Amino acid sequence: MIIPPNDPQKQFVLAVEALTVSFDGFKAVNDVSFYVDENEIRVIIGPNGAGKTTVLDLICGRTRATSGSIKFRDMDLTKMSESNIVLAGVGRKFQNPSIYDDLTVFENLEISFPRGRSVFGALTFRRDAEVRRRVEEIAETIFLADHLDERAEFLSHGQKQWLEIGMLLIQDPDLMMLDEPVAGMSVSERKKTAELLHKIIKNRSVIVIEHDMKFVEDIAHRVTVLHQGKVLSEGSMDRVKHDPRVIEVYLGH
Ligand SMILES: Nc1ncnc2c1ncn2[C@@H]1O[C@H](COP(=O)(O)OP(=O)(O)OP(=O)(O)O)[C@@H](O)[C@H]1O
Repeated sequence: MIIPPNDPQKQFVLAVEALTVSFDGFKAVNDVSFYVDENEIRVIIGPNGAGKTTVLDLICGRTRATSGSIKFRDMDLTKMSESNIVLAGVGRKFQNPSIYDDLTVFENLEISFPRGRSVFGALTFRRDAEVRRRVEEIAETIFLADHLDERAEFLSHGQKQWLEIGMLLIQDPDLMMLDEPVAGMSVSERKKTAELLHKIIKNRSVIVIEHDMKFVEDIAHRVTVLHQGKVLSEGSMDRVKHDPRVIEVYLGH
């Protein structure tokens, strides 16, 4: 069941309505609607092939919708290019970290800073100081303050995932989307990642795709369950995990 907005005037960060995409007649996403609030962590769960990744692909403009709308504040993302969607404030982290192994943690964050390398000659000094301050602030947030000079290739798998989250954070997106951020992480890294998400939510909204139900319980404000391209259930984790339809197609397996 989709929770429709009670107040039609209410402004959501993201309003996805009747979103559909067909690949050669196969509807991978079929009439999906959901609404994400300010400062909300929304988790999308569902069996393999349910359409979760495709929904994120549609939001970030990598895949074009066949029909439906995706409103991000007052912009319709279905009409925008992938790069303009990023500029509008939507950041996406893919499943595999795409960091630069031969650069240090500092450099990875630095190159992700918008206009990180100054072209304004005389202003360079000030700009550099600002970049350094921001890089250090983000490194602290992602538990890598003591690793700034370490080459990224020597980080643990979990630290690489955090670095990539940091590379998104430094761009200060209003909506951040993470695809299975704790896959392959140790239990303690998962706990810290949950902590990290609760920290960064203060200024933004986050959509996470995840299969680890313990982690979902730790982070989700609301959960949307997809099944065969459709919304099967939606609500708090507690409500969703007791929904017999969700148990039948997903959680019971
Ligand atoms: N570009 C494409 N062309 C054709 N079919 C596609 C394309 N992208 C996705 N699909 C199909 O759409 C369906 C949904 O895929 P999607 O990757 O979104 O599922 P998912 O819920 O993310 O699954 P998983 O948990 O395994 O990552 C699958 O059947 C997939 O094969």
